[in-house]
Amino acid sequence: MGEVLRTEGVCRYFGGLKAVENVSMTVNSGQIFGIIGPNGAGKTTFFNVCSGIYKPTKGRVYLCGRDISNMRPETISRLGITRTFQSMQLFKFMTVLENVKIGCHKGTKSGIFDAIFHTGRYKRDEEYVTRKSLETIEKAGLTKYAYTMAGSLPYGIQRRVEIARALATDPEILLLDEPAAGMNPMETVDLRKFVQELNRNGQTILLIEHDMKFVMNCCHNILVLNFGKKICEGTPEVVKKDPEVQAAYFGSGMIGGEVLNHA
Ligand SMILES: Nc1ncnc2c1ncn2[C@@H]1O[C@H](COP(=O)(O)OP(=O)(O)OP(=O)(O)O)[C@@H](O)[C@H]1O
Repeated sequence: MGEVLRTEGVCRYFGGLKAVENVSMTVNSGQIFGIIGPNGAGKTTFFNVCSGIYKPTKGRVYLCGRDISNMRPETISRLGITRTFQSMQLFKFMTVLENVKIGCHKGTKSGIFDAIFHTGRYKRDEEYVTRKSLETIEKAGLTKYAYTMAGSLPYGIQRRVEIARALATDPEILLLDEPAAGMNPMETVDLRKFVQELNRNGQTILLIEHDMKFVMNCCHNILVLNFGKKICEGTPEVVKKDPEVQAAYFGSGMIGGEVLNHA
């Protein structure tokens, strides 16, 4: 079980504000790894450093042992980190297949010239992209929706389409930013099963999630941030019992403390 993503002393400052301070963690191959913490703890900022949207002010990020700290997001994505965003990023007036094809196109070489003149390379890429996208759609259990307009699907299914699009490039690690946000309890359970199934099929996953039940029920390992710093890293059992974690959630006045106990 080798390491897929590792950070070493990652810091990210915004002027005088230390949004992320000295965070080290290791995500191993085959894990579902969760990042939790009260509002403003630095989760999104840390995620953005891992996917290259922000450069670390200090510290390093490694993907499969390779230093990606100063690489551009497109390069990092090509090397194997794909992510979804907190808010839905689907093209609502395009079909599920067309949406997934967009994710898949990121891995092909043909450009505008090839597309306009329908070169051999373009045709080969198109065939590959369609085949690969349909395969991914099948793996995501979305075959019956392949030709349906994305915007007309229930919210939970749209989320799945978004994840399928991210999967189309066969990433080394899939980053999910609050996948259960805005979902009802039934949709959340469905999504958790879906994430677990992807993981059983070998996908390594890193996710941020506020829904404590979701995190505690599916993550193998959890990193807890508070005021930009790591306060705990371990299995759900370890995290739940950790006094500093409990204090952080109760202290924040969030329902988190309560949820932590019931998760
Ligand atoms: N681009 C930015 N410029 C300045 N400050 C920022 C920026 N992005 C985040 N911050 C600050 O950094 C801190 C951490 O924010 P971040 O969004 O990473 O936390 P979070 O744990 O994801 O919060 P939430 O759970 O509310 O999404 C906050 O104080 C936030 O105001």
